[in-house]
Amino acid sequence: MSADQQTGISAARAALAGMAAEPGVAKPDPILTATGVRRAFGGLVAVDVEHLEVQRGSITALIGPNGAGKTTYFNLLTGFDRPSSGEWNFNGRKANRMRSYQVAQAGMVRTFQLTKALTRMSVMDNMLIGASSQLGERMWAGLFPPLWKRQEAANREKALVLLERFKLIDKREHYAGELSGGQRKLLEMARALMLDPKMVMLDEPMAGVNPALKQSLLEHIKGLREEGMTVLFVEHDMDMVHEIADWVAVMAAGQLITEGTPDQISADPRVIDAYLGAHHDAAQR
Ligand SMILES: Nc1ncnc2c1ncn2[C@@H]1O[C@H](COP(=O)(O)OP(=O)(O)OP(=O)(O)O)[C@@H](O)[C@H]1O
Repeated sequence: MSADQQTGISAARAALAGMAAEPGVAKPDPILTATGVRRAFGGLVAVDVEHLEVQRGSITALIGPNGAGKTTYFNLLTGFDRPSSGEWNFNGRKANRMRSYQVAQAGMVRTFQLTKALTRMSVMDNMLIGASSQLGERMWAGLFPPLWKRQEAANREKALVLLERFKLIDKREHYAGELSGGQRKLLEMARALMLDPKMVMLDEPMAGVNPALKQSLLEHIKGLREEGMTVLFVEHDMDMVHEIADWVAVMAAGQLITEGTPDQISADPRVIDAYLGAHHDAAQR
């Protein structure tokens, strides 16, 4: 066991210690580097992030008030939306012209909330869809049936292992809609892992999760980092951010306003302003 493991500090947190807490700061070993990413909807500039680097092997939180542009930024980076301008590299490859399934194949996989259609499918079928949907339908249609069958058998095997790990194995034939809020989040995470990602993007992993399951979800997320994955997650729950994030990036009104360790961020008056605005000042007086 390394000294860092003994003290409970992740290698990523140690690598990021002492870095300047400023937007766009360069990281020692970035897996994702994005520059000039901008997205406007008509006259509204939803995202305008000059530069962001995500450290390989870290758990990085993306926080900010409602409407800050976090989900739009996620959608852009993962190829589910197109930017007005911007370039980014993922794991050494230019990714801004890739389609969503190509981004997933390159190793950057995002979770999706269970849509209505998915709640009407079994947990196992959700897992199997996880293996195929982000890879692109055309690719599947082009495969020969024997190859496809072999692939499906391998996918089932993989799904069973993941369902066991996420304690959903007994639910595999149940409709996904029967799962509790926390179990849905576990399924979303398990489904993303069907694609063997290098980086997992989690959109509000704690939303709608009861306190009893929160700790288990936190441990699962730390487990991804222990396996060498990078995690970028959007979250409003600051307790969770404090507990697991190595690094925090803060967005407000489409822009990256600051970055830093959880301690640096929670003491930053700009962050307090962005979240609480004038109410906070009033409360202090
Ligand atoms: N498809 C769209 N068409 C028009 N406006 C959009 C679209 N998607 C997002 N927006 C707008 O872009 C801005 C950023 O939205 P976004 O959902 O990315 O914010 P967010 O930080 O994820 O917020 P939340 O924390 O509430 O999920 C908002 O003003 C939103 O209304």
